Amino acid sequence: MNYNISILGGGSWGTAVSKLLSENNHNVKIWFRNEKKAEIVKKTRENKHYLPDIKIPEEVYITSDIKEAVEGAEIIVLAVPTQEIRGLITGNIELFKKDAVLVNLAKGLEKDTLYRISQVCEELLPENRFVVLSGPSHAEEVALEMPTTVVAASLDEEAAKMVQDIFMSDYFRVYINTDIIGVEIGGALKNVIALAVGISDGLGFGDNTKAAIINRGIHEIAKLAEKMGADRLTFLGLSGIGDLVVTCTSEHSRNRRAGILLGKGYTKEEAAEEVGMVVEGIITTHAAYQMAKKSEVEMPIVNELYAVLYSDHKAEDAVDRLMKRNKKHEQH
Ligand SMILES: NC(=O)c1ccc[n+]([C@@H]2O[C@H](COP(=O)([O-])OP(=O)(O)OC[C@H]3O[C@@H](n4cnc5c(N)ncnc54)[C@H](O)[C@@H]3O)[C@@H](O)[C@H]2O)c1
Ligand SMILES: O=P(O)(O)OC[C@H](O)CO
Repeated sequence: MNYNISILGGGSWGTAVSKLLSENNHNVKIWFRNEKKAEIVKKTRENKHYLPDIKIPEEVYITSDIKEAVEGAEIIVLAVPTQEIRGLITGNIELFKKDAVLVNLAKGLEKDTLYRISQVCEELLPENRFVVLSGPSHAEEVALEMPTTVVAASLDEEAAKMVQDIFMSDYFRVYINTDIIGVEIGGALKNVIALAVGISDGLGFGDNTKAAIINRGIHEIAKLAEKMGADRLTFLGLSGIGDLVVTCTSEHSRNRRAGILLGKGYTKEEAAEEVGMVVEGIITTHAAYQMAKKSEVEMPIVNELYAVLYSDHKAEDAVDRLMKRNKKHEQH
């Protein structure tokens, strides 16, 4: 079945997804907020800054008019950074028809409310069905049609199955899950741990340290998420350890790259500027730190990263403090 799909956000992931969905024979419109940018991409069929050297199919309709983009959409894909979603929806609330299914691609937690994106959407658009698409999926590789696996999660299993059908292709395999809390927390917090891994790389540490942060990182994420009601098994899946591994090891990861710069002494503002695309982990570290405090979950890596990013602590000292913590049982 072919659907009318509107993608809101013309960054690297929105662009790669527009190509995938168009090749799956859906009617795809992609919205860029910047008119000039939209015109250039329309003319060149390339999003040079965010996804260079990838041809956007002629069938993808490019517009900077959000009303035109959303008109008739059965599926609305949210492809802007986490902190922009509330403003984007509230500023255009009358355009979101109740029967459109929302598919969120963003991975993060809202800074002030500590909400997951499903909670933001539930508050603003309570009647729309909501699905999150998450998992190890760098835009650069999806655009090159490299085999990729993700998970579509929703409380509404039928909606998750619909998104599975819409996105699935020869190179893009989609699983479903109903543990939306686990999938959203995994996707958001892997960016925080990837920053920590990047810092370790930037400080010159090796693979042992990387594996340690990945492993103790998933332990922290799962502990927090379980307290919020998630299923621990989700963290063995694509949105858990799967996405954590890819983000902590990939040359494409913006979060890992920003971490490397932090490890080399850049400030978080300088690192984000240098990466030039959204580094979700920076703000999500703030939210995760608050969430851990509120839920009384011990998250040592998150705490140390928070101190480096928001209290000007030195990264070297953070590593030292982590290594010299009290002895403990591995599973606690
Ligand atoms: N890039 C990937 O490989 C990838 C993969 C999976 C998930 N994600 C997630 O998808 C989300 C988007 O990431 P991205 O990689 O496309 O980011 P990006 O930095 O490449 O692009 C973000 C885009 O959003 C636009 N934008 C920002 N604020 C906006 C607003 N208020 N209104 C309209 N447009 C706005 C920017 O102009 C830009 O085009 C992030 O949460 C990211 O974690 C990214
Ligand atoms: O480049 P990153 O660090 O934002 O990660 C992108 C995707 O979330 C990887 O699955």
